[in-house]
Parts: sequence; C-alpha cells; structure tokens
Amino acid sequence: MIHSPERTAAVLIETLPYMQQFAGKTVVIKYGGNAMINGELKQQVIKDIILMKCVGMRPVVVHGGGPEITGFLKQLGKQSTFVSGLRVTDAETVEVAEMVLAGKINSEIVCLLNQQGAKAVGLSGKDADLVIAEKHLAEIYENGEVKKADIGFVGDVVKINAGLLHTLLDQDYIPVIAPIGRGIDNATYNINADYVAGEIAGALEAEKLMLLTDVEGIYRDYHDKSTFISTLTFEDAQGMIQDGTIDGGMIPKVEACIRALSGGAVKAHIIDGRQPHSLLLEIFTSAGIGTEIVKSR
Ligand SMILES: Nc1ncnc2c1ncn2[C@@H]1O[C@H](COP(=O)(O)OP(=O)(O)O)[C@@H](O)[C@H]1O
Ligand SMILES: CC(=O)N[C@@H](CCC(=O)OP(=O)(O)O)C(=O)O
Repeated sequence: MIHSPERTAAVLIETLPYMQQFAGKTVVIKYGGNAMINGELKQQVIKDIILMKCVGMRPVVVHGGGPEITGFLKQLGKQSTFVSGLRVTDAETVEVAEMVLAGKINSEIVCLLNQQGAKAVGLSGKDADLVIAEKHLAEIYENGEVKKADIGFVGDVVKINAGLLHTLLDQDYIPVIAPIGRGIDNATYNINADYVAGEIAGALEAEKLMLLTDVEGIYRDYHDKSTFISTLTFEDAQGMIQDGTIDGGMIPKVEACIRALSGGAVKAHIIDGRQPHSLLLEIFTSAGIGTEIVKSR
C-alpha cells in the first residue's frame, strides 16, 4: 500500500500519543491459533512485536501450539481429548507437549524474531524455575453443579519468577516462553498457554495482556456474530462460563484475563489473530479491537 507523504506523516503522528503512553510499558502477548499457522500472518505478528520493541515497549511472548501437539500425537496413534479447553495429558502426552512446545515451536519463534533484528531469548517454564506448577483439577459444570476431574499432567501456575523476566527485559531481550512448568512435586506439567500468559501479565503488572485467537472476540451467542461483546466484566464472564455460553478454548482465555487483572495487569484483551496486524491495531488506535475484559463496569 502506497500513501502520499502527507498521509504517511499523518498516520505516524496519529500513533504518537500511543507511543508516548506505552514507552517503557510491559505488554504480554499470547501467540497462537491461525496467526501461528498461516505464514503471512506469522510474519506480520513478528513484525508487530519488533515494532513494539522499537518504540520502547517491553514485549513478552508466551506461545501455544495445541494443534501441533495434536498432530504429533496423531502420528503416534493417540487421539486428543479436551476437558473445559484443556488437553487430557498422560505421561506420554506431556513428553510430546514438551518436545513440541519447548523444543520445536519455541526455537522457531525465537529464530523468526532474531532474523528481524530482535534479541529474543527462548525459555520454558523450567528455566530458572520461571513457572512453578501444581496439578490442575478440571472443573466441569453440569446442571448448575461443579465437578472436579483429574486430567493428568495438566498444571496450574503456582509461582512465576518475575525477577528473571525483569532482568531480561531490562537488558532489552524479548522473552519467548513455552507453557511447560516444573511441578512442586518435580513432575513436568503441560499448562495452557493462556493461563501462563495471564499469570505472567499479573506477576509483571503488565500494561496489557493480549491473547490472540481465531475469532473476533467473545460472542453472547457464538453462532450469531451480531452478538459480539466489546467489553465484558468478570461477573458476566463467570456467569457465561457457568451457563456454557463461553465454552471450550475460550474458557482458559477468559480465566487468564481475570487472573492477569487480579494479579496487577492493567488491561486484558482477547483479539483476532486472523486480522492482519491486530496487535498494532489494538495498541495504536483509539477504538481498539476484540473483547476487553474488565473488573467491573
Ligand atoms: N462465547 C464464545 N465466543 C467466542 N468464541 C467461543 C465462545 N465460546 C467458545 N468459543 C470457542 O473458543 C474458540 C477459541 O479457543 P481456541 O480455539 O482454543 O483458541 P486458540 O487456538 O486461538 O488458542 C473459538 O474459536 C470458539 O470456537
Ligand atoms: C493443558 C493444555 O491444554 N495445554 C496446551 C498447551 C499448548 C496451548 O495452550 O496451545 P494453544 O494456545 O495453541 O491452545 C495443549 O496441550 O494444547
């Protein structure tokens, strides 16, 4: 796209207040979904992160990789099962998850960022005890009642080593984090990447948590796109999880936003990773995009 010089200057000036507002601020990005699979979108997300860094922001990247784990498990003849958006994870599955997330995807993202001139550092939650975990018991809502279920080596975050991330950010590195944690029982835990991003955003008191996904945001009725919600309170979100309006992979996202804000993050957004440069649009425009989760109205 070629603009006149005047238009180019006007666009740059429009972004000035946002650059001033966000300079020096920490932004946690959960990178996953289509934006990680589609080559063109991938390059755009990488460029957006580099741009954020270049204008003085402190980006932290937490990545997913659910579809790739499912693909590897399939090659091994294993079907994947999810409960409330979380993968049922037996001993073999947690090994595959660690291999795919920490071994493959993490180094790919680090490499793409570094090719574009960043200083990205790949970490799993095991590095310097970045993410300490404990066994998660899944919550299943049935007829207004909550039931707990053991789904294997699935972790909840107990503690984040925020000091390590501050050290890296202070030295201009971009931390890129795979959602694998060391358990307090020393087992390896597979943790949903949204939860890791939410806890990290809270621990760092980030200015923003941005969760990229494959939908525009949250709908009151998922089958009716006119029911899109641009702002959702904790209370409404919890009600919508309990009555099943928010389901599957959207549950960890909403809960991650709630944890981030409860922990000290300033803002939390679920945004459409299919939209080119969605990260920049969220940060550098007044309207923003996607669904923002807020404590109260
Ligand atoms: N109320 C809702 N609004 C929007 N999406 C919803 C809702 N309830 C469930 N979903 C589902 O959640 C999905 C997002 O979760 P997921 O596929 O795990 O995301 P990702 O792979 O991007 O991490 C959507 O594609 C949609 O199918
Ligand atoms: C416990 C659990 O569900 N862990 C996730 C970790 C990866 C992830 O979160 O990837 P996405 O963000 O692409 O879904 C999984 O095994 O798929």
